[in-house]
Amino acid sequence: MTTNTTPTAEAVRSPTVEKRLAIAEIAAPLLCAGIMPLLDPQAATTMSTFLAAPALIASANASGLLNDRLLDDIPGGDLLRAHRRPMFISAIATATAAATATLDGQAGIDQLVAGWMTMPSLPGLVSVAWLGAVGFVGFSLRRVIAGHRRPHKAAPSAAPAANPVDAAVRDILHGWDAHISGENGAHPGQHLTLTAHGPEMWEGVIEAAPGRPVTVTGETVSGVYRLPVDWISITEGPHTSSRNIRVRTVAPTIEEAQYSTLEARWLRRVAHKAGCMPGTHLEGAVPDPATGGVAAWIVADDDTDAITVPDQYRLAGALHTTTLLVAVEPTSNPRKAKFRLMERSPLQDGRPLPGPGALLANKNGFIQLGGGISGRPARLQIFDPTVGAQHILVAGVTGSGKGGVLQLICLAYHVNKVAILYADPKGSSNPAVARMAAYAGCGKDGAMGTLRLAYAILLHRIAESAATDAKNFVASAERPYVAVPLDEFAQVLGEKSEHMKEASFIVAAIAEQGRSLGMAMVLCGQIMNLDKMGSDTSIRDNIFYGGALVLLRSDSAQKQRVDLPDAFAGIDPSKIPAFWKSDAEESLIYDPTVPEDDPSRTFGVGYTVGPDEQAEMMRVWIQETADGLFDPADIVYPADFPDWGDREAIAATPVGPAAVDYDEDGDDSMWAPSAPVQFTKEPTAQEKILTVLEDRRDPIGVEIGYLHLDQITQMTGVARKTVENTLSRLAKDGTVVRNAEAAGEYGLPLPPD
Ligand SMILES: Nc1ncnc2c1ncn2[C@@H]1O[C@H](COP(=O)(O)OP(=O)(O)OP(=O)(O)O)[C@@H](O)[C@H]1O
Repeated sequence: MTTNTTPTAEAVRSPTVEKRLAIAEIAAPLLCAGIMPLLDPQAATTMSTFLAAPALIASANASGLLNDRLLDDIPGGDLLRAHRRPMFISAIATATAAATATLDGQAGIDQLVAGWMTMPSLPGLVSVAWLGAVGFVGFSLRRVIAGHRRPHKAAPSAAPAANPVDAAVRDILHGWDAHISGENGAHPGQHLTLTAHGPEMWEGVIEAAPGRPVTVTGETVSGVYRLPVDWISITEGPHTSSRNIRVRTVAPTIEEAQYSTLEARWLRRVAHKAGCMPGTHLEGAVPDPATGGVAAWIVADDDTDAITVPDQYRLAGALHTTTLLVAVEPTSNPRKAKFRLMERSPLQDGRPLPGPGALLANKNGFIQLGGGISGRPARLQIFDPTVGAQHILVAGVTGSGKGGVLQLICLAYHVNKVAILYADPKGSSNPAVARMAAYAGCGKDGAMGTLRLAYAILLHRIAESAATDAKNFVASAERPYVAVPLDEFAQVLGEKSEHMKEASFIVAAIAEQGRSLGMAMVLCGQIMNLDKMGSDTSIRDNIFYGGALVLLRSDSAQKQRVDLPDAFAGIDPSKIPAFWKSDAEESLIYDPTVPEDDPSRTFGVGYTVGPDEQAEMMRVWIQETADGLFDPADIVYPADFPDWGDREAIAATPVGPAAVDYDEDGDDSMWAPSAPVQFTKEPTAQEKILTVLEDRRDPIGVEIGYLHLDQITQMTGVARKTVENTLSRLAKDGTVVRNAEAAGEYGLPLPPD
């Protein structure tokens, strides 16, 4: 976008300042003649000496000793240049009056003022000359005093100033003076200095009295110049008693309108102090063909350290749009983020799954689950070749598309040769997944069966890796990754579940130990109080904070239940509407004819985050059913598990806390692990972090012992992302404190005195 302005040859100031100077020039000789004879000789001499300084400046200015370059650089230089002649003559007349009063007192002044009556005579000639000089100053400045014209001359070095520009500049300044900065204006004393002017817009600086803020608003300027308010932008100025102003004077082209009005709207509605992104502005707006809207950079103002990720809901409200049509994507530069204001969301139609091959994982275990709003692939890690399996949480309310996501994830497991053990407490939630699974348990008891089988495989792998002293898990056809999707997890993990203790025990065990043994938990359901799932925090730490998340539309209570990891900053999945309809279309009255699976539902829309990326709104592939996309003859089994033949017996044998009750019943006909393994509970990520910080604690409690994130990661052996997320959560609840002087350092707070 071009600005279409050129800097004015000189910063053009408000007529009020010039009017005051003109009054001073006219009044100086008269005041001098009136006051000086009343002073005692000593004071009169002092005053004459004092008056020599302005007289000298006026003489130097009139004789051209003050060149244009100097005048351009000094404050008020433009006025000195414009007032060369009247100022000089005023100085001579003032000096004459001062000298006469000092030498001859009142008699001399009387002669100066009334000597013309004695004509022809020498005093009469002097009197006529003095009165003529005073009259000339008044005459030459009459228009300035009347507020109609200013005797401004452009600097000779400046581009030739065409008269229409002068006239336009004058109109702008007079309009400002009369209606804004003048005594009867809307903001008295808030003067405008024009810095650039062109046929399509002008720019300037508004200055208030020292220490006072500028309060002129776009609305006031719009009213004064009769221009739409969207054409006016007022931004932070060079100091706190100033603001920059930019005013379009002709209608922008359609393209420009889209951008410049957006930039102005941003400043007015989003970037102000109480707005949702204060201290920011938009740059480089371009049309976004994918959305029919605009994409731009959000940039921090000079006096803002970093942009804050806004609440999507507030931002959508500020820009008068919906949460589905606005997107902010942070970048690795804390001062910049990508912004998109859409006419139509590219997610609305969704993209059909190109085929099962599209779900093949890359070498780091990432699959493409769908497409992001920016057009980037929405990626999800299903395993990590360096650290093992990856736990996953798919969260969302009924109808948000969890089932669809789980189906896609399981299809990805299938094509990537991962064995699936499916637990479906509700029964028939996802028949296609059940058909892809090596083992599927339906209903609550069936789901517990799957979990017990998974636990048996875990125990086997623990024993095996202890025996072989294996460190990293390497997947193979003989020892594949095993994924344990638990659908509607609250059905067995929730507080009301009769299986809660046993299910929590198994899920926590897989969450803690499974990763390095190639076993992943996939929880699917509504986010509930993760702290309350099981007896410890391992599910929350290892799956929610340490795993991969797919957050679909949630209910509004979600935010209170759990702090989202940092990569999801500013995101509130409860603000994803159920339908694509805009507010304008939304009916007040419930329409029972809208079917549940209406194609305009937002199923599959949510957020996921790739490695070191920020969460972006995305939609998973559109694929009604995975049936027909997998090969039933190619289902992977955990071939390394020697007791697979006993799987039904294993599934029927309670374990962990439930095993105690069961043994008391005395029925020992069921399966028992072939090599009994003592399952020792690993400390959670949080416990490990707190232990290393405790060790670092100052024994005498005088100073906080800080450790850097990198050190904590190294000392605990916990994944860095988990360390970051856990520390940020602990810092929020006050369990740890951040070092204000060194970024990335944490310690335990000092004990109270
Ligand atoms: N990826 C997808 N592709 C095509 N259609 C989908 C997809 N995901 C969901 N749907 C459609 O949306 C409907 C609701 O989705 P789904 O059953 O997956 O939601 P849910 O969150 O699992 O709900 P519930 O908890 O009630 O089972 C499905 O019946 C299906 O028609």
